[in-house]
Amino acid sequence: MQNLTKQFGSVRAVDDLTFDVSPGVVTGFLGPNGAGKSTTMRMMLGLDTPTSGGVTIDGKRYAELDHPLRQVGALLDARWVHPNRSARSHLRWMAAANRIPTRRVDEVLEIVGLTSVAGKRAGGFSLGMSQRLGLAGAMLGDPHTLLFDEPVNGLDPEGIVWIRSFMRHLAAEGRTVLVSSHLLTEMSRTADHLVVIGQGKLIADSSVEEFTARARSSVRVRSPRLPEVERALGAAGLAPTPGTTADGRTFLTVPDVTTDQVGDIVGAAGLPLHELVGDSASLEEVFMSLTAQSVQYHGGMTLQPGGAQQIPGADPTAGGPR
Ligand SMILES: Nc1ncnc2c1ncn2[C@@H]1O[C@H](COP(=O)(O)OP(=O)(O)OP(=O)(O)O)[C@@H](O)[C@H]1O
Repeated sequence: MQNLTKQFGSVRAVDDLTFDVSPGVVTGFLGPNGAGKSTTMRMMLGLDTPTSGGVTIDGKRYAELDHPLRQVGALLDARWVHPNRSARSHLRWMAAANRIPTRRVDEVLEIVGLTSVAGKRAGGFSLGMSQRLGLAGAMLGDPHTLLFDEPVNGLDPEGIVWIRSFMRHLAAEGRTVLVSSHLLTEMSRTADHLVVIGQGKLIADSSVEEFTARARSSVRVRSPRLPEVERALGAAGLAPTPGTTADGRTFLTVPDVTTDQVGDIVGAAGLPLHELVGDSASLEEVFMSLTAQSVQYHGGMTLQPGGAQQIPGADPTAGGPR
């Protein structure tokens, strides 16, 4: 993706985005609602025309691909299937339109676990089944590149776990997998790499570890030797604060630190740990904070709800366009 920009009237939905998506890993495409993720994906698929810049897949624009469905599979909106068609006839129709052998239909039904309901009307499918059918369609041409727009939205926990492992499996096969979401915690469980956008602009392009390490938020520590742990953390320049749980157990809250750092310090002091918890909500906070800063960066626009606080060390321009 090179300097990709899309203007809708006065709205700059995508603003000079440059990033690469690598094969063999799941890349999470993260941004709050309205950040421009769907528009970017639509431009990747030639469904929207960039105002400037462009996207290439294996060196070619989508429109130039010889067999698009065999090179790129996409799940944008799972509900576009004709409701009276069966899953199998919908896929057969797609296969025929793209000159893909009919036998591939039964293969993809098997891959997504829909074989037993292949003859049923797609209109009666649950959201989870519709998502699987959409994935079957995306897999029909056995493409090397896969784009999924918010694939876990509205799914039950079982469906979410299934989609996550499916995407990871595709990446492990060496495919290029780009998946969008507005939830950082969800993405941090699924993706290896993150591309984060806010107001159409690139905010971060980094590994999940690098990005979540920015969440220098508080860590909660319990230990049977808490006063010594408190001293060790204080000696390391941290500022632990003691607290007591509702059931009377004492703990320390350590701000501006990661669980890795606290674990290392306590371990180096030879002290036992009974609990070491990073506040996972802080991941969303760092994300909201970063995207809010991108909004501020544009000047005069509304801040994202709950995202106004500054996270130490979070530089909104870090990891910018390469
Ligand atoms: N066809 C269109 N015409 C005008 N404005 C549009 C159009 N499509 C998207 N936009 C605007 O572009 C911006 C980005 O929208 P987009 O759907 O790409 O964001 P998103 O990150 O995918 O968010 P969501 O998850 O809510 O769909 C929004 O301000 C949206 O209102």
